Amino acid sequence: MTAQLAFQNVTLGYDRHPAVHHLNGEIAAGSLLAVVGPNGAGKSTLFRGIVGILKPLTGAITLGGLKARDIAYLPQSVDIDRTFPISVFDFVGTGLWRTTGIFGGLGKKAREQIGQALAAVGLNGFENRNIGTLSGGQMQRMLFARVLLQDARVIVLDEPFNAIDTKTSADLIALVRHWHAEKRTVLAALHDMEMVRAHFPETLLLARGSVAWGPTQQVLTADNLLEARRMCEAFDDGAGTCVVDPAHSRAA
Ligand SMILES: Nc1ncnc2c1ncn2[C@@H]1O[C@H](COP(=O)(O)OP(=O)(O)OP(=O)(O)O)[C@@H](O)[C@H]1O
Repeated sequence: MTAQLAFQNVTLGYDRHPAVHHLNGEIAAGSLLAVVGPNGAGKSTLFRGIVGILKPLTGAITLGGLKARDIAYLPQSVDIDRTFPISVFDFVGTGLWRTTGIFGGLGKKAREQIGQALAAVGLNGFENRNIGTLSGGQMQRMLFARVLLQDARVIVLDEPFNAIDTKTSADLIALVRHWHAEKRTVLAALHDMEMVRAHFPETLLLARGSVAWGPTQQVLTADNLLEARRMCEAFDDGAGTCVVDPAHSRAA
């Protein structure tokens, strides 16, 4: 197995209060992995660590030769400032920053690529709309269009199917499966266990630490889900600070 992502005793947190504890394990290149767990289990925190927004308090995350900026990241839509005055076209175009640069203009090819990405998610005709005018489902489609443009080997999706209708979910899960077929590594934080069982071969069940990690059917047992709930309820958010070892503390 070639590891695309590896966690070595990773603890992540805020203001030095740990939120994800002592995670060890590897994600093989080409995996399609669901990350599940109760509210507050640490799924978003783990993703922020993977994409380099949060630096581990202890331990290390290695990215199999990639840099954090090479990962395509779809944040929870609540983390997007919808009041920011930007059009759908320009927002999706930020997916090309790695190639165009932040201040680079968008050439003909880039504009065509943006148009194709918008068409692929069913947002033809939305180019000039301000992002603040989109419905929840249209917003998710737009975020997927940006991920499409990034053309990344690793894709991290934080609750990509929350509060969207069945048709939008089906369209977007088809894109996820397409990325998997292209042998990209895809991680998604999800709450819908039926969707996880139907589409995700592997699952990490998180409750501040790993409760179970492996083939989905073996992970999503009633006992494991109960244990995850118990662990989250028992967790003390004011828990003591982890000892920081600067030599081992880095997001690769
Ligand atoms: N920016 C922050 N500052 C301080 N604490 C935070 C911050 N973000 C998250 N936390 C805390 O870290 C813990 C894990 O939160 P996180 O958002 O990672 O969980 P989650 O599994 O993604 O939850 P949900 O399913 O509700 O989205 C929670 O106790 C949360 O309050």
